[in-house]
Amino acid sequence: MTRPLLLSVNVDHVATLRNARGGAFPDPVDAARAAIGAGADGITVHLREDRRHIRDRDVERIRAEIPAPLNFEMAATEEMVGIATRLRPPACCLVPEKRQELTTEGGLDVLRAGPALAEAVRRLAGAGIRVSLFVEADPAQIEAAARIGAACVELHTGPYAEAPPEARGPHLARLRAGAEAAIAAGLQCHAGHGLAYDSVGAIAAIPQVSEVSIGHFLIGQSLFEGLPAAVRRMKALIAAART
Ligand SMILES: CC(=O)[C@@H](O)[C@H](O)COP(=O)(O)O
Ligand SMILES: NCC(=O)COP(=O)(O)O
Repeated sequence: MTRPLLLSVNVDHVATLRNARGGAFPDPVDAARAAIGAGADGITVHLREDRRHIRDRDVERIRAEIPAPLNFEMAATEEMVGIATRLRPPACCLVPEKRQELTTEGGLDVLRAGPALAEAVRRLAGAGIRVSLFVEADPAQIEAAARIGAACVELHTGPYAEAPPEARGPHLARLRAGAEAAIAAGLQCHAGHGLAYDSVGAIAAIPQVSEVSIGHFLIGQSLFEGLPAAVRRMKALIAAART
């Protein structure tokens, strides 16, 4: 049976643009509203430790004002676990974070993470939050995610999406195997990072993947066609690949 594939729109980079001028415009909460109005199934934000784009108040407002599931991306730190257990989003995705990186550079090393990661998963799950771990499509990492109590993994699609189309085959094969490993381990399987119109179809065609989160491309593309149109086009590409 083919699972439905949900699209969660990441609005981080609306906040990047807002913060460039220090005011309130453009508002990531308005962008979230527009994305949901255009058919997105949920909203993703990554509250980075340095607050370079999304800020605490944005997350609070999205929780209060947007009637759609929030996927809250965060590092597995004491501060972030505290925020998540206070706001109780339906879903959290734990990601590795480096202060100097421009964006997330790889998946969590769950195998070598030590007890702090497992403890963060335990506390978040105990607050009723579905916990996902952002990992490479490596069966050993995926099985380790299941062992420490995650409900879900998000497979890192960056290397696939950033490769030239003719070089994507091996990346895609790894992602397909990773999706099979996730389901075999009893996990839900999501995918994300760097996806765009030209790369989403092959991911949407992996039947085990039940959600994709897409941000940077959609927010950039909205300059040319508007956010609602970009979300509708992405949803149409996903639907076409899924049938
Ligand atoms: C986990 C992931 O791939 C993305 O959500 C990424 O963390 C986005 O972070 P930036 O929006 O800061 O690039
Ligand atoms: N989890 C991936 C995400 O939220 C969006 O990543 P990107 O499309 O901004 O690269």
